[in-house]
Amino acid sequence: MKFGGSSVADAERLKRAARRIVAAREDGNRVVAVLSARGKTTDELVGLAAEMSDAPDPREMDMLLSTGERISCALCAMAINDLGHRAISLTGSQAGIVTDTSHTKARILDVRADRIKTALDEGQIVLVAGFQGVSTSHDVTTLGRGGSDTTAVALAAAVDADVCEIYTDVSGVFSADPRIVPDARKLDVVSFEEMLEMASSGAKVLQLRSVEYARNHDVRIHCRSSFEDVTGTFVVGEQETMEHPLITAVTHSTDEARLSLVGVPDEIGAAAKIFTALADANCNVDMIIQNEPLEEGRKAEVSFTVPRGDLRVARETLEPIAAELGVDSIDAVPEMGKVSIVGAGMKSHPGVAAKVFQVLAEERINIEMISTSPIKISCVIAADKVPDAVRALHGAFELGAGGIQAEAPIGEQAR
Ligand SMILES: Nc1ncnc2c1ncn2[C@@H]1O[C@H](COP(=O)(O)OP(=O)(O)O)[C@@H](O)[C@H]1O
Ligand SMILES: N[C@@H](CC(=O)OP(=O)(O)O)C(=O)O
Repeated sequence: MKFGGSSVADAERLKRAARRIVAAREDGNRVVAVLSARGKTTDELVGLAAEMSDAPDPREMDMLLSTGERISCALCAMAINDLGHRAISLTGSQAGIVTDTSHTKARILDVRADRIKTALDEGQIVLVAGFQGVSTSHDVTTLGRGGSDTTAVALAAAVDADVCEIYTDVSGVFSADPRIVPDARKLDVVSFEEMLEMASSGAKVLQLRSVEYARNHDVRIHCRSSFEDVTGTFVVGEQETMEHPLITAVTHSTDEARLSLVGVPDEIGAAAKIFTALADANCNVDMIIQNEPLEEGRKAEVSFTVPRGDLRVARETLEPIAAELGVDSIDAVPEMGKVSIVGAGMKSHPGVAAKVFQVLAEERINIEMISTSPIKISCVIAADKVPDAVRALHGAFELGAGGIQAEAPIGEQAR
């Protein structure tokens, strides 16, 4: 059972989470619960670091950021003990979560769950601080924003749990962010394939890595409300998903930034140099566009997007490379957004991209970059146009609570 920041934001909510955990135990389950930091705690810790330094040391950042989750777990253990059950809180390190050494974005390498299993065998409820681990160099690491979801899925895999329940402030995964589209529809079941595309394009209800981990280890996720006891959304393997709508969801992100290298010499290896440097700096590059100059000797333009938080590092990384390659200039636009539509059914259905572009044109929204996968179409647009774009696409594809869903099996839609 994983409780997100909004589900443990204050004493009352934390006590509610404690009661929920105890109820699961009293139903005869052995329970491992992963808790996030309370409310906006992690943002506040990031703010404290910014007051100290423009470029905080990543190792020290992890020492700082990992504290929020420890507070939640210790407090929750106290509440559970008062309810007459025995609980033990553990840091990520104590819980055996071993990661690589990539501070602030570490990846889980191994979960040594012996201590958790022993505590469960002793009848205890185990509370694990989310979003953190210990590196192979014995330092505290964090797993990237939203990383408690990944902690939960990794522990579910390690203890061979029946299900990984992700408790949050909405009642499941919706056809769009319900905060932007009030008539968004709750989805009963989503395949890993679709959820991966949704998470990677901004549906922060589940962290991308948690979905990758769940797919790789075949962990069943049940994403549900921490405030009401109703069934939420199951994220499961393709074979368990019954319906294959043409479009499943509209997703968005407003924290993109675009970098353009203007005047890149048209020579073999230029792109490799640029993107290897960005990879070494751990910058998460999303969309990439490069045009091939039509005439001999002309220069190319390479544009790509990164999360806004990676912009400074990306720019600093590229400056020496650009000088070395003889690039004319680097242009940065920090306020970009992205809107995407996701649906396994679009694989075999022509005209979806055309409809997306038409809808955005009717809204007078300029598309700056486009990328596609077999089941996703993404458009980079101005960040302030994102809510209008999401609502327009959600309406045009009739995804709302009363909407029409095409339910032909994959591969059998009209071509
Ligand atoms: N397609 C979607 N379905 C459900 N929630 C979404 C979707 N897209 C974005 N969200 C947002 O994700 C939020 C939950 O994620 P998050 O704030 O990280 O929760 P937690 O603190 O529980 O981890 C919701 O409040 C909702 O606004
Ligand atoms: N507290 C961390 C980790 C996390 O997973 O949080 P949440 O479950 O509230 O998204 C963050 O804010 O990124």
